[in-house]
Amino acid sequence: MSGDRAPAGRAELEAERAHLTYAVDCLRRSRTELLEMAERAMKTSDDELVIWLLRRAQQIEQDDGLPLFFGRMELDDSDVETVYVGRRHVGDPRRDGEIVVTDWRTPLAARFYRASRAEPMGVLRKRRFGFAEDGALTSFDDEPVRGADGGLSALVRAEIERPRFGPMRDIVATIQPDQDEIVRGGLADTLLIQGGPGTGKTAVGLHRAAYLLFEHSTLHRRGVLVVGPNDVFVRYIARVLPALGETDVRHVALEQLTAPKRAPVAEPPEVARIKGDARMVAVVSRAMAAKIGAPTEDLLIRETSPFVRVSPETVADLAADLIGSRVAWDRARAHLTDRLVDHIRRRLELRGRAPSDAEMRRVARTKGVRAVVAAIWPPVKPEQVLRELLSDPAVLAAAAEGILDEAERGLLARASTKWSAADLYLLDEISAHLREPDRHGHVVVDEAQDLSALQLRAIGRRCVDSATVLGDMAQRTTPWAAGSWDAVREHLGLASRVLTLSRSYRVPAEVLAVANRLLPLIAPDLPPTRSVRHAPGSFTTTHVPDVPAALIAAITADPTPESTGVIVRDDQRAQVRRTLTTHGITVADSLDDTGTDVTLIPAGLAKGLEFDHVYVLEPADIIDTGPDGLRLLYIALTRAVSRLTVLHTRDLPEVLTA
Ligand SMILES: Nc1ncnc2c1ncn2[C@@H]1O[C@H](COP(=O)(O)OP(=O)(O)OP(=O)(O)O)[C@@H](O)[C@H]1O
Repeated sequence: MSGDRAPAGRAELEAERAHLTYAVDCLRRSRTELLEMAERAMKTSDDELVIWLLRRAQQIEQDDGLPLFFGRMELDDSDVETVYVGRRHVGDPRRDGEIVVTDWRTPLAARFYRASRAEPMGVLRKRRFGFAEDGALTSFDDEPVRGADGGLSALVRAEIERPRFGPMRDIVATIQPDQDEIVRGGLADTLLIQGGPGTGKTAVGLHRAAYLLFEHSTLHRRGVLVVGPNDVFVRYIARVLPALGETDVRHVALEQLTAPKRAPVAEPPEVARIKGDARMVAVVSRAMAAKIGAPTEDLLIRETSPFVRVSPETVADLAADLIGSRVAWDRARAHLTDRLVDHIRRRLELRGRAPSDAEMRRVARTKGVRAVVAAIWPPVKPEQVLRELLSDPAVLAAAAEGILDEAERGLLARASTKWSAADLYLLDEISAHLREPDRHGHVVVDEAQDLSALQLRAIGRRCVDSATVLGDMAQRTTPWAAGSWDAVREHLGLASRVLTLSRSYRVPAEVLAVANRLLPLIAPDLPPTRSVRHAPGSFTTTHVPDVPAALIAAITADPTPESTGVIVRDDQRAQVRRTLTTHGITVADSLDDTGTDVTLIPAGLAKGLEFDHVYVLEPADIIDTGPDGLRLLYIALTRAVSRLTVLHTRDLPEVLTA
């Protein structure tokens, strides 16, 4: 699979290069044609067409630099015998648009990803291509489909093990069959994906978004939203969709989903747990119901002739089914206004009048009508409702009676005047009573095992069509987590099914075997994840008298072009950082910063990240962090692609020595 091929192989490589040159040429010509068409359309001043043509030409330009195809398949049951698969469609404008490269998202291309010995799907042979940094086609690797053993091809393995730097890459060239089934799940399906470390959940969720956008043009209008646990993570994954040609997808960190500008303050976990609990939904409902009022005086409309008088009882009757329903207040106000106007119109008609629509629109805008509607649903701000609820024991007692016990109510009594992360979602729950939030066609949510009932509800009400919800129950580390996929489904409020990814692409078998020993303690119901790769010698533990000194010695003795992550207990980060920098080792605090010797990550922020070589310092200390200590260790142990080195002075936890 390299350049040193036998003559026949070299000739094939040359033929493949020629096809690449041909594809590049076709794409260039298509672009020129689009620009020429845009110029002609400008003359007829068809603005929409001009914009569309220029946009398409620009998209082609953006793709420059990426290889136009990554795979090829030979088929035995189709008109076309050879199909090249790439990131985008390429046609030959000189041959009526004949297909030169097939978009990876088409049903035909699905065979490239799915064909297997059990189900060859008419595919005789798959070929994958390797490229140099400058985009030159340098190698290929053939995978016979019939009779194949289902193992990884050398090129796929090389792609997985390729050193990592900077943000996450797409996996479009090497999506595996178990992943492809999820990527191509229909738009109507909300999928809850349970997957162990490195099974590709994040990658799969993002590729599914790209697939759905390709399949459903309506989704561009409705929008796709990607929600990640924090800013670091969102920045890490934010380049994947643009690399797949999807530049319009909104990415947000969980804390930004509801209220973009607020920076939340910390609060004790026992308080956060109550605030995120599903029982708070009922507490909020009662607090909102307590805000609903009733008109006390007659509504007198003087703008009509004759005047019309409406009694408070009639208004209450007209509003009866809206009060206490889950119709948002702004909509309920609009409904009641319509009903009042209808009522007034009928009264006028009974007196022989035939009021015009314009007259009735004026009635709808009168002070009297507005006041009577506001008497029922007064203008309130979510912040004001929550402040009262948390600071006035009588208000809380009334709303939480029979729902929260006294101790829980005591914990809620607000100390800080600033909002916490859990408060943001209480505010969102309150806002949802007032008005519907902006919604998106599809929402992708990562690290969903950590979400509270209220966070899941906030996400559920932002979905129009469906969601892809990704997580690993073994990596749950928040105090308010819903706890199970059944609970996730219930709080999300969307019909959904759970699918499992059980093959790890990132973590070598030798490392996963160790991490899996923690599973009975942290997630007894989950089956162990199996790795697709062996990397003998990838896991080592070393007992040392001084962990930072040993780390410095190891890094200095082994300067490597690979990305190196150092994971420590959260409160040790500053100390380790100082020690490393004093010894001339450059340290980054996030993946954005790539030019350093190492990236230093506290165990609490390691979730979702990965490095070629990982050092985990003093695992016993990580376990001692608190109730989530074992889970934090599990996460830390599963961040490595190629090597995991554990340095310790204290005794190794038993699970690591077994
Ligand atoms: N089919 C694939 N081809 C190449 N690389 C892959 C493939 N699937 C996954 N990977 C790589 O494996 C790594 C893990 O993927 P990803 O981060 O999506 O996994 P995850 O399940 O979200 O892991 P974690 O739970 O640990 O966050 C990534 O670097 C990803 O690019």
